[in-house]
Amino acid sequence: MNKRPTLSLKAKPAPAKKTQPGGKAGPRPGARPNSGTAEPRERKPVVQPAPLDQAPAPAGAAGTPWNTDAIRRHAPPRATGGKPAPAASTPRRAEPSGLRASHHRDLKPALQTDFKAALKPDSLAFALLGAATAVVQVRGGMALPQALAGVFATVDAAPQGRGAIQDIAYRAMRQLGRSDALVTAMAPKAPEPLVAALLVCALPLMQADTAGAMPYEAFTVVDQAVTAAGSHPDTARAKGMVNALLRRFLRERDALLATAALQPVARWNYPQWWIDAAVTAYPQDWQRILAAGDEAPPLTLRVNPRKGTVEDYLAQLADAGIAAERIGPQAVRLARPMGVHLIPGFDAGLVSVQDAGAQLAAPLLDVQDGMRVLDACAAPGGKTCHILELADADVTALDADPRRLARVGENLERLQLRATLQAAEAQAWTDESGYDRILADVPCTASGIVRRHPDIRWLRRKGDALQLATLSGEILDNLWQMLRPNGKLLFVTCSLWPQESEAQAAAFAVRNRATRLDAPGQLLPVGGAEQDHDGLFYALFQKEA
Ligand SMILES: C[S@@+](CC[C@H](N)C(=O)[O-])C[C@H]1O[C@@H](n2cnc3c(N)ncnc32)[C@H](O)[C@@H]1O
Repeated sequence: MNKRPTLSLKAKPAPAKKTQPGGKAGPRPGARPNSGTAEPRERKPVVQPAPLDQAPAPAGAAGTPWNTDAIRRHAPPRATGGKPAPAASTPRRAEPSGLRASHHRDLKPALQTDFKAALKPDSLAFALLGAATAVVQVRGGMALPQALAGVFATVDAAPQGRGAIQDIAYRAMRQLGRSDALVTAMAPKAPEPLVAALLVCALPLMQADTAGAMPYEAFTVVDQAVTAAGSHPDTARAKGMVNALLRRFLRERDALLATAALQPVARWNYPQWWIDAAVTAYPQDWQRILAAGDEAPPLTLRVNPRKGTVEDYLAQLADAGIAAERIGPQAVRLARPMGVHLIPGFDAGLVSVQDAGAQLAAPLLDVQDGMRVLDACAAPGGKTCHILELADADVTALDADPRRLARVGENLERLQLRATLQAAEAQAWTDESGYDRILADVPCTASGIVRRHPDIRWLRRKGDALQLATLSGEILDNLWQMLRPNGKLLFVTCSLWPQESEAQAAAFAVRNRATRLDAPGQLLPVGGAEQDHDGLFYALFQKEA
């Protein structure tokens, strides 16, 4: 007989939740998911910093209720990352990553609600169950940040516990292809969704990370995964199976991993269509690109020249005992990620969190004092703020999502900068006065920033790039009408797919007879000592005088 945990119908007081206008949770279609956010580095679970686009989850009250009802009610986003609203209102299913036929099942999250799991909030079992709950939501089509927000809204966990949940969930996304293949190889039949999620959260913790370190002692992971399974009505019956499967993995690890690695999805941890698209677009570099996307991202800062020099800031970090190095004109990479409010000078506007590649945009736009500038897809405002750090310009920051636009306001305020905020769709917005400079950081698949958002690869579909390219083409054509003679327009994506980037730029130039100026073009994602940036695309155009 299955022993059910304590049932409780008492709802936890609702904490502040981020929702879309209209009550939807998750990013607006076309939003780059939490662009510029830092994510806990591998190894030790740490608290996720919440820069620019991500506020820390509210701390809960005392106790450890685990009420999954609110998670179930947490509506999935219309799409993640940069996707226009799909026709159907149903959530997308995350890509099954190479499951054999007998292991396919409807991945619709179906979690038992209203009960208290008797788990200590600082235990690994608690973190595993929280992460697994988020993974089930991602399988159901929800972006991971929103899934985690749903979990954090329903559990009472200290920052350390939330950091651990987040760390485990991000690892699970990075290794989902391999973990699914391992579960498929070892499980006699497809496990229930939450059981499968628990397994794909536990398995990465039993393998050395990219730096060669074991995150946890393997037997501890087995023990805690079994405890987590036993604590939840949806998994309690599978406790023995979880135990047997994880122990078998320990015994046969090398052979199982070697067999799994024969499947591309398990070897690279991307859906097959994504691997195929990378091979087609980058026949020489696809392996390097895919591997870069599986790395944990660095926490890179942009030093605000209005507040000090990079040299001074590095000295300030050294005084605080924080290891860091300069990796760009204004870019400083921290050796270890940390919560943004712990970063020296962050709250006072000395620095912002921004990838080194994204820091190229504002200088490329070549804004001079007094110019009229339109940042047409501005939220959360990383590039808007950078432009204003470099010049006293008259900037309009426009975004279709009013809630995301509010983040631009918050960032301007922290940096003591001013811009006009405009909620509007860039493909329809008009301003007859015109602009000297226009930044079009258009909605895209975000395929170049998967190291920061490892869930994206499992949520996207093959046709997304083309669909988004249609929207961004309309945006570019409309913006071009507002560019003054001699003015410059910078087209940016965080995509790797040529349909959204180079092909779009080339077609735009022909359509509008735009002169193309020097710009980096496609930057492939890279992480290392010399260079470290996301995958981005830059094309710069000038209008005839
Ligand atoms: C790639 S993000 C922009 C990141 C931003 N430039 C930064 O550096 O922080 C794309 C933005 O486009 C917005 N967006 C999506 N569709 C849009 C549209 N039709 N018009 C204007 N903005 C749109 C999204 O809400 C999202 O904030």
